[in-house]
Amino acid sequence: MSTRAGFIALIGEPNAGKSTLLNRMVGAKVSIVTHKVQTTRTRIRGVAMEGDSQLVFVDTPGLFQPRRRLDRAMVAAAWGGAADADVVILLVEAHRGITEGVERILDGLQEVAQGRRVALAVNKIDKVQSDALLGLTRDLNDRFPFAETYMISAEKGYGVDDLRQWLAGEVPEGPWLYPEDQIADLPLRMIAAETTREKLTLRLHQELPYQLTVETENWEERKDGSAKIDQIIYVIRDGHKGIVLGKKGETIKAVSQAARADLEAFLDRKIHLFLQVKVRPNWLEESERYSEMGLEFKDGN
Ligand SMILES: Nc1nc2c(ncn2[C@@H]2O[C@H](COP(=O)(O)OP(=O)(O)OP(=O)(O)O)[C@@H](O)[C@H]2O)c(=O)[nH]1
Repeated sequence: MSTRAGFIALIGEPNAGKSTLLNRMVGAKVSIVTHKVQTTRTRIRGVAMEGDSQLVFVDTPGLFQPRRRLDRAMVAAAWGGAADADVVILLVEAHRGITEGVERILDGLQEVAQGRRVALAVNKIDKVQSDALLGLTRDLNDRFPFAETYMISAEKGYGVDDLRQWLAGEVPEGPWLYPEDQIADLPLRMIAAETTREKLTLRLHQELPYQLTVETENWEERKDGSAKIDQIIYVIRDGHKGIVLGKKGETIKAVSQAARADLEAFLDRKIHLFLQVKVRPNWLEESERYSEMGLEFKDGN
């Protein structure tokens, strides 16, 4: 039997549930899921097998109105992912409906849609009454000619199998792109940095996680099979450093323990994790920070 393989981009507003859907499709945790918005910065791929088809997911940053430089880089990465993909899935939150952000994405979709199949997935259907869904899917299909419409709950798993089966038939015929057992192609250093950033995001307040970044500085393989990982958390102000450290270093200690536990489970080996906080007022403007995150640095303000 012939094999199939292709790239699938998940697009949608921040918080639409892209990471949750990706994790469910792939069946392993490869991306960050938190209740805070704008957590996904890099284009993380997950690979799922469905019959003889290989589905390579590109999890894009949330699409939103770009204001600052970092915002613009994230939006460019998101649309870049969609333009490279064979199939695009637009996620819309059932209970929020057609927001301004969704309208903007629909406008942008017209451009990247050429030659690509675009499916609509109305997510979080567990949050609404089913009769409300009909009007919403009709309105969305009036605005864009979606190839298919799925009503799903990424969190509960409703409709996800149907969507995956449809995707399996949509991706082009061809050899598989990744070894079957590979679940994520992110470099381990980046996975380690993302893990720490996820723990920081869970513990800190709204604005702060957005103003910090984590980099893996050093990764040392030890003879006993363990790894020593040194990471730097860059913040933009002295005051933020104190917040990240917490009273008597409590916050950073908790972050470090939680990140280490996750990494040990993921890598199945002992990890020694060392975190350091540095103030770097301009990191949001520094090009190296962007390449570390897998983003392109854009000139201008
Ligand atoms: N009730 C409900 N909540 C969901 C569902 N799918 C996702 N969520 C929640 O919505 C929030 C955002 O989900 P994410 O998967 O992080 O969203 P995202 O689109 O990847 O967000 P960004 O990374 O910010 O772009 C999380 O708290 C999820 O648990 C769903 O089907 N039902």
